[in-house]
Parts: sequence; structure tokens; C-alpha cells
Amino acid sequence: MKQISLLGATGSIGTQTLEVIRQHPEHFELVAMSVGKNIDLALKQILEFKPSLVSVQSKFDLDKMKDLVPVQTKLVWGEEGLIEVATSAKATIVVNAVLGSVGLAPTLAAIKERKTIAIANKETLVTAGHIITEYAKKYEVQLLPVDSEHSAIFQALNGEDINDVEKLILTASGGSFRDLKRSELTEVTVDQALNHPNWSMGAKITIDSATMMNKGLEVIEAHWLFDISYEKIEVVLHKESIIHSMVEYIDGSVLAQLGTPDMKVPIQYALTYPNRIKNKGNDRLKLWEIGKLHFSQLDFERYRCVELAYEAGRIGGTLPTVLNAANEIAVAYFLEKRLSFLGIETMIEKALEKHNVISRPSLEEIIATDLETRTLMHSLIK
Ligand SMILES: NC(=O)C1=CN([C@@H]2O[C@H](COP(=O)(O)OP(=O)(O)OC[C@H]3O[C@@H](n4cnc5c(N)ncnc54)[C@H](OP(=O)(O)O)[C@@H]3O)[C@@H](O)[C@H]2O)C=CC1
Ligand SMILES: CC(=O)[C@@H](O)[C@H](O)COP(=O)(O)O
Ligand SMILES: [Mn+2]
Repeated sequence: MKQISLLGATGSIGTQTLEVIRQHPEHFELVAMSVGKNIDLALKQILEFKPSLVSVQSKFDLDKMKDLVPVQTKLVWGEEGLIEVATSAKATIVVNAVLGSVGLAPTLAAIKERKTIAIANKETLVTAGHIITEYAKKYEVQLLPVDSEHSAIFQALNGEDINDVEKLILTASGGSFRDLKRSELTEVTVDQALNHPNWSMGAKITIDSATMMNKGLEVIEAHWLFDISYEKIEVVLHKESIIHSMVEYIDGSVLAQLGTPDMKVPIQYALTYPNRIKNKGNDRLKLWEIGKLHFSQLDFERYRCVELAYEAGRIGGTLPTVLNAANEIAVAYFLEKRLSFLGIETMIEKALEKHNVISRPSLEEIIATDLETRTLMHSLIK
């Protein structure tokens, strides 16, 4: 039995994690969880899973909920609440499915308590990958990828020496606008952007897929998770999202992980690792039904955000922090219809240009850079 603490229980990854737990009560128990603002869903989840600790984003919501939860459920709130959930003494594994760099502090706190981390929250690795991986090494904690591409690579690596790897090949669907030319992107709407061809996900990552910043963030995520240089990370367009990613070894062998686009598969693998258990609920891959798989080379001019992410990753220091924070703010403005689709990358590029990079930044410098970038973005966009 594994005791799970789940950050971001009300989100797309969070609810799918609960589905995996629901399907395997003999293997998993939810002991703690955090939510943001969706307290209606949170209350249902609390009544079903009976975690002993729950964090909500605001004190206001905590006060609204306190008479509605079982007496055994302790309620906490804010960043301290997230940290309390991430470090819950009852948990052995923390699933980080929260959105954005708010996931950084609880992840570090969980590592210090030697919890295994199943990490979906890529923004945390992008903003402070060197600190997370340094802590993980120091406290001998395993970071288990949940992101589909990184789970695929992790499975294809299967413990092989990273020095035997020629390159990692991340697959990219191309997102909602993959059939449009760059000149056709000027008028696209939020609703159109939210219509991902293959995956049903939270709003922010769906927009990231449309700009392909998602793939850029994933390149940086792969760099940190697998300790590999950017020169050895490649992106290939694969519109079916059936091959979730590949590892090319130095002898020319290429190992891929395939499956229907279903996040419950990598979530379950992270929870059962190093073992596998029967997946009771997913659609199995029937290649004869799909018939053909397509691949094409990435055009960096069409997908400018991927280029920006490679540049930020290669330069390193505080630049990935700026990339991530600028992207979080720009996407939020786009979702509020206060910034155009192409405005997202224009604003990110401005923030990157204005930044004086600090190399090997401390945690304090990362936090300060994140905040400064958010402030700058508000002033640039408003
Ligand atoms: N969705 C997917 O299929 C995939 C997602 N990922 C990554 O997983 C992470 C989560 O994505 P996804 O599930 O789509 O996102 P969602 O927006 O669906 O869910 C985000 C979760 O985080 C909570 N949350 C948001 N902001 C805060 C905050 N400031 N404080 C506390 N809690 C907060 C939300 O709470 P509430 O809703 O209650 O406000 C919700 O529970 C992201 O990093 C994403 O890139 C990676 C691969 C695939
Ligand atoms: C499910 C998942 O891992 C997402 O990150 C997905 O990869 C998005 O797809 P694209 O970024 O390839 O459109
Ligand atoms: Mn992914």
C-alpha cells in the first residue's frame, strides 16, 4: 500500500490521479491533498477519499469549508498549507500536479522530508531545475516523471547509462493550430486554442501546446530530469500522439514508448514504479485502427516559443525562470482575452531581452526573478 499526498487534486492531472487511486484501493491511499479555488469539487473529493489533511488556496475558503468536512480532516491554507500537505508524515509519495511555479516550495519541502516525488508540475523544474535536482541528489530522493514524454523516456531508458544515449527525441502534436500557417495565427481565439487535437488537459497547458511553449518547457524538463545536454534533445512533430517519445542509443537503436493518449497510464506508472499493475480502465492501442503514424521536422520560425526555450535553457541561470514566469503571465492574459495569441511569444521575448542573467542563482534569486518578471509582464501588457 502506498500513501499518497496529492498537490492539485482538483485539476486535470489531480482528478486523473484520483481515478487511478479509485481503481486500485488495494494499492493506494490518499492521505493528504491540496486544491486551489474549486472547493465544490474539493468537498466531494474529501467526502469520498477522506484524507486527513487538506490545503486550500485562501483562508476565506478554509472558513467556508470548516463545518462541511469530517472532523478527522484538518484544513490548512496558502503556501504554508501546500508545504504541510507535501510534507505530511503519513505520505510516502507526493504527486505534484499543481499548476505553475507555486509548486516549487512544496517540492523542495517534500524532498527534504525524503518523499518520493511524482512530478507533473513541469514549471517547477523549468524555473529551478538545478536546485530541485541538487536537493534530490543530496536527500537521495527519486523524481518520477508524470509528463507523458518524460515517462516515455524514463521507460525507454529503463535504468540504462545516460552516456549510452545519442539523443532524446520528444514528440510534439503541434497543438491546436498545427494546420495553420504563422500568418494565419493573428486572429485565432481562446476557444480555438483550447481545442487540443489529442489531449484533454487544463487550460494553461493546452495554450502552451498551441504555442508549443509546452514542448520548450519539456525540453528544459528533460534536461534536468535526465541530466543530458540540450544538444542531445530533439523535438519531432508527430500529430497522432501515439509515440510519446523516444531514446536513440549510441549503437543506433531507438526505443519508443507507445500508447493511446491517456495520462492515467504515466500517472499509474509513477505510482507503481518500479512495478506495474493491471490498468483496468484504459483504451488499448490498436495500431491497425490508426493505420499510419506521421512525423515531420520542427520549423523553429513557425514555433518561435520552442526556439526561445532552447535559448533560455542553453544560457541557463535565471533565464529559464524568466521564460516560465513570463509565459505563465502571458498565457493568463490570453485566457482573459487581454492579449492576442501571437502576443504571448512577443511579450515573453521582451521579458527575456530585458533580463540580466544571474548564473547559478540561489533559491532566493530564483524567487526574486520570478516575482520581478511577473511585475514586468503586468506593466508591459496592461
Ligand atoms: N493536464 C495534463 O494532461 C498534463 C499536465 N501536466 C502538467 O501538470 C501540471 C497541472 O496541469 P493540469 O492538471 O492540466 O492543470 P489544471 O489547471 O487542470 O489544475 C491545476 C491544479 O492546481 C491548483 N492550483 C492552481 N493554482 C494554484 C495555487 N496558486 N495554489 C494552489 N493550488 C493551485 C488548481 O486548483 P483549483 O482548480 O482548485 O483552483 C488545480 O488543482 C502543470 O504543470 C502541467 O504542465 C503535464 C502533462 C500533462
Ligand atoms: C499529455 C502531455 O504530456 C502533454 O504535455 C502533451 O504532451 C501535450 O501535447 P503537445 O505539447 O505535444 O501538443
Ligand atoms: Mn507532455
